[in-house]
Amino acid sequence: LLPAVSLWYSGQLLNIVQRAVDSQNLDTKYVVKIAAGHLACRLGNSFLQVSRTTCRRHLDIHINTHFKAHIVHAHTRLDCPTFEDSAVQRQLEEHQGAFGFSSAAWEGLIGAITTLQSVLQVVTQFSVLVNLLRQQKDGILFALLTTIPIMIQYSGVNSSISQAYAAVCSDKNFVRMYGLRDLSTQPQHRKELVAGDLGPYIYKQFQSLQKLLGPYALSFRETRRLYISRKPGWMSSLFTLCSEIPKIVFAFRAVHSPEKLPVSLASLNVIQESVSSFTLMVYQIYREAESLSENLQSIKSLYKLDEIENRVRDGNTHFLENTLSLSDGIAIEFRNVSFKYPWADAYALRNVSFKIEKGRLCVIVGVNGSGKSTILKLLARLYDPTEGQIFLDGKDIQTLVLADLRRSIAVLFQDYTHFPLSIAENIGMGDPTHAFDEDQIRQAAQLGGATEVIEKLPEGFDTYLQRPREARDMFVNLPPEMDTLFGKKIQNSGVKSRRKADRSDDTGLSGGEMQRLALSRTFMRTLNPESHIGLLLFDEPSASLDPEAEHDLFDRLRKLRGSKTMVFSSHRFGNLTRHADLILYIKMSETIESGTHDELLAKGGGYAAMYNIQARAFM
Ligand SMILES: Nc1ncnc2c1ncn2[C@@H]1O[C@H](COP(=O)(O)OP(=O)(O)OP(=O)(O)O)[C@@H](O)[C@H]1O
Repeated sequence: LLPAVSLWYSGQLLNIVQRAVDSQNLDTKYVVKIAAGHLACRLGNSFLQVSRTTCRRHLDIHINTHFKAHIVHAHTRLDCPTFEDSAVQRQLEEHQGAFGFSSAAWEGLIGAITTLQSVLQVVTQFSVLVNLLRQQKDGILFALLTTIPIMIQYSGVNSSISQAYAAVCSDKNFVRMYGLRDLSTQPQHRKELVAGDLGPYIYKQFQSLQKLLGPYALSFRETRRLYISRKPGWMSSLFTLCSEIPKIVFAFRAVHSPEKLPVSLASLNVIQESVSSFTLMVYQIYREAESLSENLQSIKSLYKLDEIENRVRDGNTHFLENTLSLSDGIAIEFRNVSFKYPWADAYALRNVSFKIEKGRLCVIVGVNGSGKSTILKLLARLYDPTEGQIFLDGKDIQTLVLADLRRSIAVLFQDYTHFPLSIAENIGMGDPTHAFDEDQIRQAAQLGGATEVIEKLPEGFDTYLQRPREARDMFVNLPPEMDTLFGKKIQNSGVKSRRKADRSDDTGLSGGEMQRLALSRTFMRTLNPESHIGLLLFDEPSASLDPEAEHDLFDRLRKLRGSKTMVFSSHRFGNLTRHADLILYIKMSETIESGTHDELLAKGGGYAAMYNIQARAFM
């Protein structure tokens, strides 16, 4: 309201001068009062302007942080079929705008507040202005002339001004925070996030890092937007010139037709000032109203993310009551299970039935696409069967508390991923409750056969296999002759340099070395003496390993297993199939044969045929 009150005081001052000229009499006390009020308004206004900038920055950081955490939470709670739903993906993508995560919602909130404020100012100023203009000759002409420079200034607002900037990130907490965010949002990690029940850990760690970093939790792009303002360009010089137009026009009119001059020349300044501020407000409202409804919609949809229902419903039967019995393994039964992936037409499994006793070692074999991995995914309850039922220790898997189920299973998927975090945390997240236990992490790396691989990397366990998007170095539009900055080599010109920077993060590990790291994470899950793992699932764990590494791995796995149930999926015969208590041979999504290696060979069916093809190569 201050600009309007200030305007009213200006009008009063003007009236006093006019009345004094007419009556040759001045009420000094009244003049002092009005002048003091006017000055106080001006001071108040300046104070508010400064406070507004400071408050807005703090508020910006807080709201941004809040929304970012909200979005990470919204992502981490989603299960696989829900996350893969294209409608849900569209909903999530809406909140990954160009200026970082929370932009749309934050812009919406600020937009709504500013618009409201502008509307209030315009209404009050308009009434004061109309009053003022009515009392002045030529007031309307002068008002029109005053709006021209404002229009020029704002029509140039969108013109692109090229800037040079550089960002190099070395803060470990910052890199880790954005690594956790990427882990929660990138689809390739979803299976491991859900199966390892990593959601709560990620959200908690993300929030504590945000708290630790405070205002520095903002990404570089967000910081740049908040702190670096545009430099005035040639447009601002034009604006300065144009703002003199009204006075020049009136000077000419004073010379040519003095009788048309306004009563008081003092009024010119007041009118110019009020019209400027009025036009500015109207223009601001016009610009903000354009995106307001869109932005408000975006805030609404941000909160709607919390309402997305997971397709895999939680059960209420506790599974971890008798943890002692879990160490003897978990019995599995598939009863007439058929399964179609949510968006597929064909069945991945058709009417599959089998039983695996507690503590057995089972190997599922079959050709590509026969459904081996799908069986493991259903056991981790990443999806629910389309038809039929799965029982664990005689209990329907759908009635079990999901967190309990996930805590009792360790799984290594065939298409495992590496998280955009340090190697230590990549392994540590096998068991989020001990994610920072260095001894256990080293032990897990040893069991996974990854120690040598890690030690040869310059940063060892602190190495990032892939740096999070927001923590990559950025050098944009720097002078061509400049070739180093902050001690780093510069690759000039924006986007291209970012791609190159990505590649430099690539540590160049081989497929087998990557697989050893993934295995270490699975071992990590089983190391803690209080862990309740009763079932170990491995999908082609040795696909990328050399024969010696494979032999060692199976040795370690057998020792680790104790009496737990272990299920493998494999194409290879030998080590595994020979020691298996049960082999399931599946073909075209159906279980065809089951039994031990010798029994299935004696049967002379599909399994025997597949075995003979591989064995013949060595005869
Ligand atoms: N996410 C998915 N969406 C749709 N269809 C899928 C998905 N994952 C697998 N399938 C399909 O389900 C079927 C069974 O796949 P699955 O991965 O279980 O086979 P597999 O026996 O493990 O194969 P491989 O030996 O190649 O690992 C295949 O036809 C496959 O194309």
